[in-house]
Amino acid sequence: MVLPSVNPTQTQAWKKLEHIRRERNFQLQDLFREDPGRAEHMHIAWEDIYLDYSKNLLDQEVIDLLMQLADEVGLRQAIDLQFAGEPINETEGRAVWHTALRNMSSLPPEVKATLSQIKRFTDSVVDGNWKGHTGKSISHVVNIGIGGSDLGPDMVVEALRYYRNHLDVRFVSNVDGDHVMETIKDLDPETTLFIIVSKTFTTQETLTNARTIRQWFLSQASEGDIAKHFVAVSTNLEAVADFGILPENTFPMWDWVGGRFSLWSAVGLSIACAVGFENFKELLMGAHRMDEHFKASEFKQNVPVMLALISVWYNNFYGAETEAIVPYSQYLSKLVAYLQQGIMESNGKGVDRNGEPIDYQTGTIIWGSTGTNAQHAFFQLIHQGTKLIPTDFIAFAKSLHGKQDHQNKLLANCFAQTEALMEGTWGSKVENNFKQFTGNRPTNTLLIDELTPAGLGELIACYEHKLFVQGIVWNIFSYDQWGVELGKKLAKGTLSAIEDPTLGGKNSSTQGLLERFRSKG
Ligand SMILES: O=P(O)(O)OC[C@H]1O[C@](O)(CO)[C@@H](O)[C@@H]1O
Repeated sequence: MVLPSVNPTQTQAWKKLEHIRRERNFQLQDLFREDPGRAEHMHIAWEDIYLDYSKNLLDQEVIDLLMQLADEVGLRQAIDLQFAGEPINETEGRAVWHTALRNMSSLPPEVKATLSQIKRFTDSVVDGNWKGHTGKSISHVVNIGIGGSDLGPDMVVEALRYYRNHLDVRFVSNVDGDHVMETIKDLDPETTLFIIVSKTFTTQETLTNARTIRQWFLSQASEGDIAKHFVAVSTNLEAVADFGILPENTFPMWDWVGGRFSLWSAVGLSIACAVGFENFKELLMGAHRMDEHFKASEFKQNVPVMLALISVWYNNFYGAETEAIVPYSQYLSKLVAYLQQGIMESNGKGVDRNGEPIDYQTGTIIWGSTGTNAQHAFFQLIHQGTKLIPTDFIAFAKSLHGKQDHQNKLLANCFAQTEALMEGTWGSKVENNFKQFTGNRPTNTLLIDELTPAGLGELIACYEHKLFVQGIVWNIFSYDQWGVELGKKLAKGTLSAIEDPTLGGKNSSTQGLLERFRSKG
């Protein structure tokens, strides 16, 4: 079964939405005055998540039409196909089944076996039973990977810092040798474990870094010691074996799990090391709860569907190019970088599911950082700049360290910002235009009870489903990433030109850069 292919601009709902956008000028201040109970019917309360979407430039008619749009493009059928493991990643002929990794009650046999392998391995590392080549326990773990083999685990390990054990878990991703050397310079090879994560085991950055680290390790140990200090996560078992890693220290991945959706698999080994297997399992179970919500709830009560369609409204009818995400928790300082890959690698496409160029907007540009820091950095532009920037505010009701006085201030800022963006100085006298805030700037607020492993799983899965819904609406394939291939290919030729001065650059610009680099590098 293939995904339905519908040009969204040809649907009834799209045409009506265009008409509304032309005819009406939504003013949030008025909408709240006309309907003081607006937030009472423009929110979704599901488990420990409360989504307030009342501060958006829309009314019930727009919501109804967005829901109709979802129906007209066949969203329900698309969800069913994804969860059934159908090969909806058509350009690569693969299923998109990361949801199967977290459905504990019916895990595919190979996933169940791998989860047990993850548990056995991480328990032994955390308990100190896994010994290095001189008989010492492991104190440091380094994840070597990039993109989906780095961003997810790195983000989660940071987000769950509160739940971490004694292990020092680090990440090295960039082929920048300084990044590698800074990461390992204070490490003791006797007590360090390296996890090489690469779905393909061909990625230049990861293999270069892994070889450099292997060399560093061998300067203080022997080949036979590698087995006790290097493990791998990959689909390419042959290349892993060639690297010298034993089959029993190799964790499988499957081609039906995309790199940017893989933290739920053995790619999350570093997470399970950092917070222990039980917390890793909680993360998976939280994500599964969100899967169930996404699959079963009617669209109007469905958190990811609502977020996705509201974002389509701004992207396609208001011409908003970007979307900010501002988590009010320092633990989530790496969330935006993670979501950038998830969302922009997935939906940065200009060809539809029939292979035809698209004449409407697709993937939004995602950016942001943590509040309140962001308030002192780029909020000026969101409040008074000329661009429309719909923003998601994410906050937690409880402080993990019991610093509720701080939490009160943190959340006061969060709520006040959404209010300021909505109200502006509307209706009040200001001295001059410099001090005027137009308001009418849209936001969503996701208020979550507490930052637990399960709550984090829910949040991540929520954004995964949001991007899926948007890909379905835009009639694109969200699960391939051909757009990263050309640069990779050219880099190989450019490296040859750098290493062999008899070879020239492809054009005068590259040639000039090569010459300057050769003379200074
Ligand atoms: O896990 P691998 O195969 O090393 O790939 C790493 C990353 O490279 C990409 O293929 C493209 O940059 C990502 O999708 C992926 O997460």
